[in-house]
Amino acid sequence: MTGGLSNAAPGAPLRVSITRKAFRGADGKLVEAIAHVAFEVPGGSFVTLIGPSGCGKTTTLRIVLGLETEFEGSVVRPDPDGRIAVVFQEPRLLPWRTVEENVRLALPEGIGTEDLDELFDVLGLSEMRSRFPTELSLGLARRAALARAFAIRPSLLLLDEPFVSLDEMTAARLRRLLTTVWSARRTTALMVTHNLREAVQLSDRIVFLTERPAKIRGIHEIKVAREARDAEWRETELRRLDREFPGVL
Ligand SMILES: Nc1ncnc2c1ncn2[C@@H]1O[C@H](COP(=O)(O)OP(=O)(O)OP(=O)(O)O)[C@@H](O)[C@H]1O
Repeated sequence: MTGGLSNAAPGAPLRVSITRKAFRGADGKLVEAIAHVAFEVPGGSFVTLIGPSGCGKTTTLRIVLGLETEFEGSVVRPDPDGRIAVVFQEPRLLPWRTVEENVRLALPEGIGTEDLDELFDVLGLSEMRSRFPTELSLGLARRAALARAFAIRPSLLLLDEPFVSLDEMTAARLRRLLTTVWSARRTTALMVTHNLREAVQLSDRIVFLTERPAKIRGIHEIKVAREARDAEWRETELRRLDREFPGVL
C-alpha cells in the first residue's frame, strides 16, 4: 500500500504517522521494519529519533523524504513550497569540486550566494572554501555537509547520524556548531542518532523507539534552553533518561 505524503501550511509541524512498513527480503520473506511510529516535529523545533540498531530509524527518514513510498500511514510535511535538506552519515561531497563549489552547486535558483560568507564563517570553514574534499579531515567534511544543507535555507532538515564515527572531541565541537548554525537559521529538524548525549544536547523532543519492528517507546520533552544545558544538567538528565529508558545510554 502506498502511504500519503503531503504538505501542510508553512510553519506547521512535520506530522509522521507510519502504521506499517515492511520490506521483502532477498529470500522472499517479509521483514517488518516499522509497526507503529507516530510523532510530530513542531515548526522550528529540533526532534531526535533514537533507538536500537536496525529498528527502522533510517527507514522513517526515507519515508519522510519521499524515497520510500510503499508504507501504511501518512506524512504531512511542514511547508508546501519548502526545500528539504538532508545530512547523511557520510558527507557525500563531490570529490572533484571544492568545498565552496559543493555548496554553491546545491543552491536552487532564487537563492543568492551573498550570505555564504557568514555561513562559512559560523562553521569555521572560511579558510577551507577552495580545498577539495580529499584534503579535509572527516570533521571538516561534515562541516561542509552542514554548510551545504543550511545554504539552501531548508524548511525541513533531516539528519541521519551526522556525527557518527568521529572522535568525541570532534563530535562535541560539531554539535556546538550545529546548535549555533541552527539557532541562526532556525528550521524544523529531525535527526536520527544512537547517541543519547547528542540527543540531550540538541533536541527539544526525543522520540524513543523500540527494537524492530519500531514502535514508540516514549516521547521526552526538553524545555530547558540549550544555553542552560551545562555538563551538570546534562549528566542529571542522562541519568533520569537512563532510568526511564534502560539500555539506551
Ligand atoms: N531496502 C531494504 N530491503 C530489505 N530490508 C531493508 C531495506 N532497508 C532496510 N531494511 C531492513 O529494515 C530494518 C530497519 O532498517 P533501518 O536502516 O531503517 O534501521 P536503522 O534503525 O536506521 O538502523 P541503524 O541504526 O543500524 O542505522 C532492518 O532490519 C533492515 O535490514
